[in-house]
Amino acid sequence: MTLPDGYRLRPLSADDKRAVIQLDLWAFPSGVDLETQEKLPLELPWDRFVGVVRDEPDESAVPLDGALPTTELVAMHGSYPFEHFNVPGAETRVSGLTWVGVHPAHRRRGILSAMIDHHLAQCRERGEAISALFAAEAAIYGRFGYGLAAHDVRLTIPRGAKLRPVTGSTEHSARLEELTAENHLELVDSLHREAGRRPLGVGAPHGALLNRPGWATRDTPEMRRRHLEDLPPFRGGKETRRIVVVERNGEARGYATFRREVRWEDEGPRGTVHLSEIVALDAAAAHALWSVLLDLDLTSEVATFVVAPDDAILSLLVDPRAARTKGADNVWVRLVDVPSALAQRRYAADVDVVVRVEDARLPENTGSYRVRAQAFAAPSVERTDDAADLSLDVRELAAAYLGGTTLASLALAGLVTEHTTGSLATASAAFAWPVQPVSSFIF
Ligand SMILES: CC(=O)SCCNC(=O)CCNC(=O)[C@H](O)C(C)(C)COP(=O)(O)OP(=O)(O)OC[C@H]1O[C@@H](n2cnc3c(N)ncnc32)[C@H](O)[C@@H]1OP(=O)(O)O
Repeated sequence: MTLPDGYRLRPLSADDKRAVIQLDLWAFPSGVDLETQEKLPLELPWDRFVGVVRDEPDESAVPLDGALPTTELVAMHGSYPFEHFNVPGAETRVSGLTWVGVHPAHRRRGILSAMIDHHLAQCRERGEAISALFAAEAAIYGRFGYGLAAHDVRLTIPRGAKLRPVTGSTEHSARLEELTAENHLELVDSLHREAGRRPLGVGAPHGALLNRPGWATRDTPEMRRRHLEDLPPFRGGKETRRIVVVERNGEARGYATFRREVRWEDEGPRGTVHLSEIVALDAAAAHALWSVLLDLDLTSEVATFVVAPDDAILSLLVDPRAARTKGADNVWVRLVDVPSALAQRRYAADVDVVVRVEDARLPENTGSYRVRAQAFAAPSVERTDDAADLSLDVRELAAAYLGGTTLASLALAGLVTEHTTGSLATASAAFAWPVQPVSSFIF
């Protein structure tokens, strides 16, 4: 789709920083003012930002004719250059769509639709077969072929909740420190990457990673630094950010970043430990971290940010009902180049299936593909004229792509059609993945 009349795309540069932040504050209302936001470094390189501008006659110019028009930035989008994004069994390059905003005075006239088409074209040019995003509002992106590929849970767990024992957990020591980029950037980055690649500490057959799909990694120095930034206006009245690091035999095995907030009530102090990110390399480290978090003085509960639906804590709680659980949509995925994306992941069971895909927005993807693979080995994916075993829209294929939403669950909603008996069962098992997808941070 092209932009409506009067609007045009324009690359953005460092000179546009103030206009970009100003527009962002129109799109996403915030209590933190323009001047403060402007001081923060942006975590995206400028060549990953695209603006939409509108040229207007300069009404204040005298005489009017011959005056240069004024140009206003009215919309923008950007994308993270993820180099090591986890897909089932492998890592790949993914474009992380972000900073999408249209000024309220220019909305609902097709600007977002045109920006999405531009973004998808850019992905193709850059050889990024997959686009991923977090949706500000969950109803926006399905129409563009994005499928809901990962869910997360947000837990509130009472202080002192009992945990089932894990061998080796008591062999950890814990360091509690103020979180700073100087002291923790490398530790956080290396543990975060390793936990995404090998959350269970083991691999899969055929050299596949038994990884956590959807796990976005902070692949540029700016992203790593921005993640640890802790400016007072963004604290929302809570304390500075802290980190607990658990070590075994002198080696860091996990960390959790958090802030405490204490309310002094008539009954006494009632504090909340607001968890930002918890990362552990094995069950013993997870147990050691939770043992610290669930026993901090003056607090009465731990509230997580996003954790995976199969996070260790859900199996460790002696009384799982003690945790209040809310579910939310996590990563949305768009397959920009269907055969390339299907070939970049691994499959959890032997499979030989012809899948018919419809893609109204990117018609070059429409067609039938034979996906053939041995469990966990590299697959072969070919376009074919053979009769389809299954058919579905590209949005549904994207929802199943990270292995967290089964093809069978989509078929329950009438979104996948089986043409060959048995193909739904085998394809559903193959497209699923042993570890649930999630991104530990919102991008
Ligand atoms: C990955 C991210 O960055 S997520 C952040 C997205 N940004 C925001 O939420 C900030 C505030 N909102 C905005 O900036 C804008 O309203 C946007 C970006 C959501 C939409 O931009 P617009 O230019 O108004 O969208 P556009 O006119 O192209 O609409 C395209 C379609 O999406 C629909 N749509 C747009 N916004 C929404 C929404 N919030 N919820 C549901 N549907 C929506 C429109 O109705 C339209 O539907 P149609 O094709 O059936 O007619």
